[in-house]
Amino acid sequence: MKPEKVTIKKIVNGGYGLAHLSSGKIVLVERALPGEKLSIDIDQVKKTHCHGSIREILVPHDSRCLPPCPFHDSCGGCDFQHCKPQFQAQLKTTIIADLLSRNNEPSLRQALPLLQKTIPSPRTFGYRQRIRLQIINGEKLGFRRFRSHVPVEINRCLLAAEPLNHVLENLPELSHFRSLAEHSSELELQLNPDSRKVVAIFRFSRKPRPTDINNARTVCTQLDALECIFFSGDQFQLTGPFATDRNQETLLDNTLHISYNLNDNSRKPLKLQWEIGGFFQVNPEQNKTLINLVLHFSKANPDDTVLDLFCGMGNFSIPLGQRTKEITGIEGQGSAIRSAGANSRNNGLTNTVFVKKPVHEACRQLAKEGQQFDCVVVDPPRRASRG
Ligand SMILES: C[S@@+](CC[C@H](N)C(=O)[O-])C[C@H]1O[C@@H](n2cnc3c(N)ncnc32)[C@H](O)[C@@H]1O
Repeated sequence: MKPEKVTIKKIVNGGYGLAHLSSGKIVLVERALPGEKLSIDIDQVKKTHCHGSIREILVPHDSRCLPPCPFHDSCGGCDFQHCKPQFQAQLKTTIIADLLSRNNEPSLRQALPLLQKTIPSPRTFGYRQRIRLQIINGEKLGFRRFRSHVPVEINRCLLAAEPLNHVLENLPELSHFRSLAEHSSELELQLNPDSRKVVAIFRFSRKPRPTDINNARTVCTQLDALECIFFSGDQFQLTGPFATDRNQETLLDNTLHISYNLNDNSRKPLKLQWEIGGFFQVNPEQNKTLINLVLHFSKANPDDTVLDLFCGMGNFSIPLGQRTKEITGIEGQGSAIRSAGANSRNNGLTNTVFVKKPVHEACRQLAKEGQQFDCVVVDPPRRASRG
């Protein structure tokens, strides 16, 4: 197909630039910016629209920059590294505004004027405390390609905290890692905020055997930045931790901890823990801003009752519970509910109720019972399972 000249109208969900072809058909262009004039190749034609990629930038956006990551062209990890960080935040606001304004649900369309500006991360790079990597051919590590399931090898990620990068760079060199990688498709690296060391979770195709456990211990001995290794899989329960020596293993458990001094620092620091493999916001510094914002917008006061949907380990429920009469948290994952209960106890709360149920089911039940709340917090995953 011949290249086409287009002008990008706006950036839509997924990070694509939307433009019209000369035929009038919509084309979604990878890594474009609004207002840019581009020469594009059409890569895929669908019934309702096409997908295109940039052949030449004829008129660039003012905020376009050279992506600092050397893997940017092939790796699918980042959508907006081709523009300056301040503009990335603006783009995210416009994408959400676009989704709200076109939503079929009238109450969501009406919520548009309430939309606030996106607050950029305090750090542009090095902020992620967790990365999930593909294991390639039993020996290399990488992410998926842009909009594809095909993996691409990387040995550094600009977004990841430095200890994660140290492990990412050095792990594939170790022969005992490769013995583990043979039985594994995915590796999660998670930073322990207390020790600043890395916890690795191998997604294993079968139950780990004694040789795998010995290999895991050897890998920890050879790589000081690695605190311990766990094995997860469909056929067995989370197994670990395995560390340099057995004494150390007895000191570790399957939880990670963080504490925050929130804006109204008259209170004791908020203490949170979560289980390995459970959800914790990827950017711990930005999470503090997020919790402060939830407290600010909820206008929490001591007589209020609050419903926290998709509450996870109580990231918002616990600080809200400290400031309100009662909080009910709904969450589908058992490990998160266990952590929410532990977080409630560790922060001295007695006014929290955590329910393990799919949110849709729990909401139907609450409505049937005629329960009412002064405030509802909703923090769904990118794709909520209907459960
Ligand atoms: C984006 S996380 C937010 C967790 C928490 N609010 C936080 O800030 O840490 C979304 C949570 O929703 C849970 N979840 C996903 N689908 C669900 C469903 N259908 N019903 C209940 N919980 C669900 C996930 O297990 C996850 O803990």
